[in-house]
Amino acid sequence: MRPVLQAQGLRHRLGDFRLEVGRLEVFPGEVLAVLGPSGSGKTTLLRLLAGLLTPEEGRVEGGFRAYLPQTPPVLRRSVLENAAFGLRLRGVPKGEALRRAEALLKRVGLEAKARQKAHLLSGGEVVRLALARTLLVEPEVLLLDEPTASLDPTHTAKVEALLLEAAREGRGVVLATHDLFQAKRLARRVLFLYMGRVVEEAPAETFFQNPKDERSRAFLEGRLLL
Ligand SMILES: Nc1ncnc2c1ncn2[C@@H]1O[C@H](COP(=O)(O)OP(=O)(O)OP(=O)(O)O)[C@@H](O)[C@H]1O
Repeated sequence: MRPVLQAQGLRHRLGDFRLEVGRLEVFPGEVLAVLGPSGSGKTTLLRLLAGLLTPEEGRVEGGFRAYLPQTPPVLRRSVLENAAFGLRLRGVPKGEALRRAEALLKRVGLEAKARQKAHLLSGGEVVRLALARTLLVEPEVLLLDEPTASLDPTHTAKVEALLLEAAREGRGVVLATHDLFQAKRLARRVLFLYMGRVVEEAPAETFFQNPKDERSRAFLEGRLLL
């Protein structure tokens, strides 16, 4: 099966921090969880994969990618207009864009806020709005940075269902998360980062049940610091 995203020989420096990733592939229909302690380079990796950072060395190739940052920006417009924004940019007629956006807002539990100004939303609501906006443009690869960190359990479940559905539709989903239970629920594979290096890459079941690297074991047991 052809990957929807591949990276080779990535090297990038941010201040004292160095990220090095030899080879990474994301396949259609899978959720790849990117795990690692705070500061291990998950966001940096996602930004490189999204094309928002240009690596000093190496290359990233793949299809249409959408990146959902930890704190997504919103326009000073209504929630509905924000959700429809990506479609409008792609030339979808206004009526159709708004109709599709409204349907997706319902799925993220924001239908009651559709006419409210988006900048008045709570942090968790903004993330759900941004996820709706991201899903609407039907990317081949979703790059998600801790999308449920500020969500309550009910909305977390809704978002997880949408991510699994996106994978079932054949998209590649790359999910940076600190929620190990979430990674167990969703991921087919795990990439474990430590100090900017991939320490272990394994099927999720193997990683959680029988991690090969001592640092992976320490991380899973809650005793690994950077
Ligand atoms: N623009 C920058 N200049 C200098 N250092 C940076 C910059 N951006 C990030 N860093 C550093 O790079 C390292 C990796 O950051 P990154 O945000 O990728 O980690 P992370 O694994 O996503 O962390 P968290 O789980 O806390 O979100 C951190 O030590 C961070 O302080």
